[in-house]
Amino acid sequence: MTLTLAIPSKGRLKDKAVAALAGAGIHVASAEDSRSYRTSVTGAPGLEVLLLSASEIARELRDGAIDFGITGEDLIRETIAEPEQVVETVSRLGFGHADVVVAVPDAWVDVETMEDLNDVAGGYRARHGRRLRVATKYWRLTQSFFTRRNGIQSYRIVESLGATEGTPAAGSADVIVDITSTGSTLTANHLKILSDGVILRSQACLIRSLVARDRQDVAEADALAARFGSAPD
Ligand SMILES: Nc1ncnc2c1ncn2[C@@H]1O[C@H](COP(=O)(O)OP(=O)(O)OP(=O)(O)O)[C@@H](O)[C@H]1O
Ligand SMILES: O=P(O)(O)OC[C@H]1O[C@H](OP(=O)(O)OP(=O)(O)O)[C@H](O)[C@@H]1O
Repeated sequence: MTLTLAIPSKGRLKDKAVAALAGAGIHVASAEDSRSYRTSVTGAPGLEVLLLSASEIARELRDGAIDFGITGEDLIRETIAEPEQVVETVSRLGFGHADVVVAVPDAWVDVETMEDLNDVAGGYRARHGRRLRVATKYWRLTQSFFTRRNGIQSYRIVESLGATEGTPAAGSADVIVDITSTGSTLTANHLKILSDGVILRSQACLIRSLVARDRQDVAEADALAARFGSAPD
């Protein structure tokens, strides 16, 4: 029986994901052609390691198409409606740290909290003739944080798949929800994080698909999971 584990094929998580597997005695080498998405694995007989994009890994875990994956918690929470029903966090891996935050223009001196933002959103249409626009690629996290956690009813999400921090200055949005690590992109774009505007503190995690259990050798998968620590915060 073969188990599948996917790691990011490129980008900031890839090398550290390979190192995290090595720490558990699983050694992954890329195929000779560095553009190939095939790997060879030693240290875990029967384990196939796939290279996929970080967001694709979240989708494949949701759909049960892979057994395990390493990706960011932000992508898991954005992609899967009820993650606790569908996946299990085997281990938080201690890299890929980034916060998903609500940020507004520095010039909004009276807006420091989500309550302040709610006040602004409430009167926005009357003052500007349209609802407050929030630029983000994190639709699910934004809706849940704005509407369910903070009771903000009047806003509109503007999808942004890149350069989100530039959208307020460009005039295509008023505020943003995006990922930040050093904070320098927010600063450079004259944006500030609301004091209670941290939606999620994300890091890379080893995630197990519960949906994949039906076709899995569960004992084998349990043994693989046990090679990684537990999932402390
Ligand atoms: N400074 C950062 N900016 C963006 N993402 C970061 C940062 N630091 C860590 N991450 C994490 O990296 C992951 C995204 O990785 P990466 O940028 O390699 O993928 P991507 O190219 O955006 O994804 P995909 O190829 O799937 O669209 C997310 O889980 C995110 O939380
Ligand atoms: O807080 P900071 O350290 O400034 O990092 C945050 C920025 O880094 C990422 O962009 P990146 O330029 O890496 O491109 P990406 O959006 O394609 O990931 C992310 O989308 C933010 O814009």
